[in-house]
Amino acid sequence: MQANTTRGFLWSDVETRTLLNIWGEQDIQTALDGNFRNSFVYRDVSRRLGVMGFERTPEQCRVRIKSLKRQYLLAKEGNLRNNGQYHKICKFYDTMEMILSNRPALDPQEFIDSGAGGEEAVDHEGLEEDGEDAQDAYSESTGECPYPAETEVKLEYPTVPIPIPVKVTVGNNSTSVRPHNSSQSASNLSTKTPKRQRKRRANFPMEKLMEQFLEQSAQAEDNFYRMEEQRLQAEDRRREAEHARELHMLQMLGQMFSSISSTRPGSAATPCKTAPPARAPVFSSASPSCTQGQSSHLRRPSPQTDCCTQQSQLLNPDPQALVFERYYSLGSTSHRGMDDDILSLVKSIVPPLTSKKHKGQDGRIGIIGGCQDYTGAPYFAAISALKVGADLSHVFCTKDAATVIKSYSPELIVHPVLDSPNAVEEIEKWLPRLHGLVVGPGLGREDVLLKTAKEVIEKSKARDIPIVIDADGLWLVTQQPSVIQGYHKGILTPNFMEFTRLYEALHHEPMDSSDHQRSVMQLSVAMGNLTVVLKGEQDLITDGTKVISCSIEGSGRRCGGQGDLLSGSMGVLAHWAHAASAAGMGRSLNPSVVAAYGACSLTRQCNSQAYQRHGRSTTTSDMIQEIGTAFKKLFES
Ligand SMILES: NC(=O)C1=CN([C@@H]2O[C@H](COP(=O)(O)OP(=O)(O)OC[C@H]3O[C@@H](n4cnc5c(N)ncnc54)[C@H](O)[C@@H]3O)[C@@H](O)[C@H]2O)[C@@H](O)CC1
Ligand SMILES: Nc1ncnc2c1ncn2[C@@H]1O[C@H](COP(=O)(O)OP(=O)(O)OP(=O)(O)O)[C@@H](O)[C@H]1O
Repeated sequence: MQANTTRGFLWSDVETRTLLNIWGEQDIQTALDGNFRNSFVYRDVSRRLGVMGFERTPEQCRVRIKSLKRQYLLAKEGNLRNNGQYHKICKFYDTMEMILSNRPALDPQEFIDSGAGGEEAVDHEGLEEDGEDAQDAYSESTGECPYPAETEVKLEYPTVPIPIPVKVTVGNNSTSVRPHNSSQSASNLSTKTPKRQRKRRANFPMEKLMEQFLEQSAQAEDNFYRMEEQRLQAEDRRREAEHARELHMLQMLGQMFSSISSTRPGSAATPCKTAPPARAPVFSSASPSCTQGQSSHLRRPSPQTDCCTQQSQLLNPDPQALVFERYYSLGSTSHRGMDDDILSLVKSIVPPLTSKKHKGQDGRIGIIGGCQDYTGAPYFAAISALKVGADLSHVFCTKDAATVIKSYSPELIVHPVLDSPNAVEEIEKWLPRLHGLVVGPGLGREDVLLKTAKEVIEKSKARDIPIVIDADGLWLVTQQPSVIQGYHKGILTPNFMEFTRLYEALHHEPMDSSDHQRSVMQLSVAMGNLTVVLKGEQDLITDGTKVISCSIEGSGRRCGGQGDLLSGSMGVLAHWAHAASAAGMGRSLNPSVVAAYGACSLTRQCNSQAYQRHGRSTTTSDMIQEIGTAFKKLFES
């Protein structure tokens, strides 16, 4: 039973009956009889009530009893017993009658007029009587409660109409006018007690005011808590945003630190396990999920995870994940902000250079392409992969293309196997050592070569190797989309012509060339959410969920082979991105999308830089010369 702190307010029937039982007990009545100071008696009543489970103060008990006595006397005085109306005035009439009939007679007039309870005089030390009349009458009106106090209480008023004064203001004078029916009602109650009528008229607005006051207090309290909650939520949001911003800044600092340390002679020789990480002290605590030991549970720990395990020791994955998520939450961010965000993701996948690594750990990339007609394309792709940061670059080409390609560059490992009878077996031997595959540059469209390419793709998929498909590889996909459909580590890089062919082959209808974004999204979805890069004035990248545009400034120069630079560098970045993802970084973003964006921005930057030097005479070889500085500018600054 809850304590009721309002004097005489909302007494339940059960509570009132319990009070009357206690109050009616012989010792209580005897103690009250003739005692001027009764506060100690009501203290006892209150205590006994408490034992019965009702928490009321002595003052509340006294006021309630006084109120009940008034009701009783009113009913008795109005001689309502004979017509059965007495219960409406005094619900506990019978109990009161039983108790009071054993006591000396009360003087009703004295009780009503004085507001003090006859034989129960007030102890002026403990229980103040000042202003009590109005509140007692209030209790009198509201005290009858048909339900236990825990349930919602419906206030019951005596059915006797109570006159309601209406305030009329005329000029500066205000007078109270009694409504017509009110005056009639008043005469029903008693013609002998004008003073009491005056009191009742005064009590009704008081009661209303009290109700209004309580309602308003409750509302004000509600509002206060609601506002407080909103304030706390806003504070939380602000703190989270601040935290994310700080992490972002720290990450950028880490990248800067890393690039500084990697350019300083000797600084790259920081031992991974014993010295602070090369990236930055801010990421010094490697996540348990990214430790060397735990990387063994990854699906294909070797060779794919060679660089990821290094990274996982150096990067705490959580800040990365935060940044990835943040990028996706940026619906209305400016283009520049979006570019910055995704560039920072690309930065985060670039493995640090340390003296602890052995050759091959940062990537061994294979190019499937190169035939009699096209020797430049596989070369561009393979050399770009090397210059971006792969440790080894293999070219699997036809026999007659091999010597030519070798002559372009001693850095490349060239396998003249593509047109041999056991081409697939020859290439398959190398697959366990490869981290990424680029299929198509200079491949040509001969059926036998396309068949070999198809089987190599199948075998690479089984090994979970990231595969970039470009140029004639896309011709193959156009004939047989299922070769790569739904492979989550697959990326298609069509130019507009290649895209159109592919789109129409899949959708069996002409492409709507007015909405490239829609078309590229549709193609990605049709290919099982494969990452698709539609190259052009803006490179559009999607995995079927969202289209990201890369429009870093290039130049107006469109020389052949730029797409090969793009696909070769994408092969390396795809490996890094998936390795980072497997190590727990950037789990919420498709690593292929990150890699694609990285490669597009790099190609465009190379184009821009080469054009600044060579203008109209810019060639892809000139662009390849720019890879080192462009990479540094974009991803290591
Ligand atoms: N030096 C080399 O050895 C090079 C060889 N390449 C290889 O050549 C083979 C054929 O590639 P292609 O790109 O020529 O064949 P495609 O069949 O893809 O292109 C056909 C034609 O489409 C045109 N085209 C491209 N983009 C266009 C656009 N947005 N709007 C309108 N027309 C557009 C081009 O002019 C091209 O001649 C591939 O194996 C490729 O790798 C190219 O990579 C270029 C360099
Ligand atoms: N109009 C353009 N403006 C700026 N950059 C462009 C434009 N078109 C293409 N590029 C850049 O050149 C890159 C290669 O695209 P391109 O259309 O030349 O590919 P491709 O035709 O397959 O090349 P390749 O000659 O190697 O076969 C794209 O990723 C893009 O960054």
